[in-house]
Amino acid sequence: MKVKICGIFEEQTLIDLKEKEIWPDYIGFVFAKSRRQVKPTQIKPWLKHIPSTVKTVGVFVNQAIEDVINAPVHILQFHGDEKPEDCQLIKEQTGKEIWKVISVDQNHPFSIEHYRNVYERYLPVVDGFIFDTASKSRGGSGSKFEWEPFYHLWQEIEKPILVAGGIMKEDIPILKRYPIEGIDLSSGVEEEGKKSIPKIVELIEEVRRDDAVASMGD
Ligand SMILES: O=C(O)c1ccccc1N[C@@H]1O[C@H](COP(=O)(O)O)[C@@H](O)[C@H]1O
Repeated sequence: MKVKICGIFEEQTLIDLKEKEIWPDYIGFVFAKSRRQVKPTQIKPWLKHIPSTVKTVGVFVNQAIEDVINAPVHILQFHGDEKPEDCQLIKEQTGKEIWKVISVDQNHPFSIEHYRNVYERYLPVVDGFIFDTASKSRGGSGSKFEWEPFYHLWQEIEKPILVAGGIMKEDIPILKRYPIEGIDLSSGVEEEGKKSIPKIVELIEEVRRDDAVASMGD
C-alpha cells in the first residue's frame, strides 16, 4: 500500500524526514487556499531535500490554468470542480499525471450509482482518483467517510485509487483490506496544526510493516 503525506508547509518537515531516512511514496503541497497553502516559488528550494524516488503532488481547487501548468511538481491533484475537459487540456499541455478527487458527501441520500457516473466521466482522461470526504474547505477536513459502500466500486475502477479524509494510523489494518492503491493523509499526521515527524514515521512504518514480513517469506 502506498502513502501520500499531504499539506507540507514547512521546509523543516522535509529536512527532518531526510534525517530520519524515511519517506512516503508521495509528498503533497497545497497550492489552494488553505492554512497549509504554499507558493511554487517558496517550495522550489525545498525540493532538493526530497529523493528522486518520491513523487511530488500539487493540490489545486479551481485554480488558474497558468498556476497549475507552472507548478514544480510531478503530479497534479484536482480537488475542485475541474471538468474532464480541463483535465484533458492540462494533461496535454503538461504531460503530467492527473489525479481527480471525488468528494464523498454522505449527508445527502447516498447512491453508489452517482459515484459510478462521476468516475466514468473522468476515467478516460485521468491517471488516478482520490476519494475524500466532502467539506466546505474542499479538503484537509480531517473527517472520514464510510468506506464500506465503496468496496465493489473501487474493485471495478481500472485506475489507481487513493483514499483520503481523516485517515489515521489506527485505520491502516482495515484499509489494507480494500482494493486501493494507497492512502492520502494530512490532518492525521499533525499535532497542534503542524506536521508531526513521529506521527509520519509511525504511520509509514505501520503501512510497510506487513509488506516487510511478506517479502521476508518470499
Ligand atoms: O489540506 C488542505 O488544507 C486542503 C485544502 C484544500 C483542498 C485539499 C486539501 N487537502 C487535502 O485533503 C485530503 C485529506 O486531508 P485530511 O487527511 O482529511 O486532512 C488530502 O488529499 C489533502 O491533500
